[in-house]
Amino acid sequence: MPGYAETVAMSGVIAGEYARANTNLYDLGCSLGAVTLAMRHGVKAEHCKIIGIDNSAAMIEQAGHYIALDDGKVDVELLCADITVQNIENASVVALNYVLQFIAKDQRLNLLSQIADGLNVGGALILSEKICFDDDEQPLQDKLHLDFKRANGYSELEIAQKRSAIENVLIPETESAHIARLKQAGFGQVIRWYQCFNFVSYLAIK
Ligand SMILES: C[S@@+](CC[C@H](N)C(=O)[O-])C[C@H]1O[C@@H](n2cnc3c(N)ncnc32)[C@H](O)[C@@H]1O
Repeated sequence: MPGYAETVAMSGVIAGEYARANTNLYDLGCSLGAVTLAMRHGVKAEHCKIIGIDNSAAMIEQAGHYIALDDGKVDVELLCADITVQNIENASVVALNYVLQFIAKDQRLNLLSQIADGLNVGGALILSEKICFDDDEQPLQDKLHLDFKRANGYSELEIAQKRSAIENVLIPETESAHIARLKQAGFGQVIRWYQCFNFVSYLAIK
């Protein structure tokens, strides 16, 4: 996806800025653990623990192999669990990268509120999402995303198959909807620190 590599790498940089000693960092919907590893190498504070959670057993198993091969010193725990019912506690950093878009709309506020509750004051949420736009901007963003896929070697068939696979599963929302909900969930400052076409990443501070 456009901007994915930068989002992963900068999640490590942001973790370095916000991680506090003796706290937990969470990578919610961690998939293969790319952000878990980036945070592991970005953390400078002592005695931190990173908890990566995904409800796909295959993802967690593969992530475990990558973590085992990695030489980072920060403790990592991987859990196969549903992030919508998982307790977040004593957190200084939470990453939710390209996952909220797959959670049912009516559960999104509840999840973000649980994250805000589990973050210590001054803690940070990194929220990365595919978003949608007003009618005048949407066609241009769609075109650029399509150009990105073609430039990265996807065939027209692959593009069509991917579109139908995520239709009705990935439900994007506008930036104003995201920011309003983050505030409602209990976050103070919210900034968009990154955007690449229709993929954005926000930093929300409790
Ligand atoms: C697009 S991937 C996320 C990529 C990953 N965060 C990264 O930056 O590399 C979405 C992941 O969220 C996981 N997921 C979706 N809903 C979930 C839920 N309710 N609980 C836990 N994991 C979930 C999926 O299994 C999938 O691995």
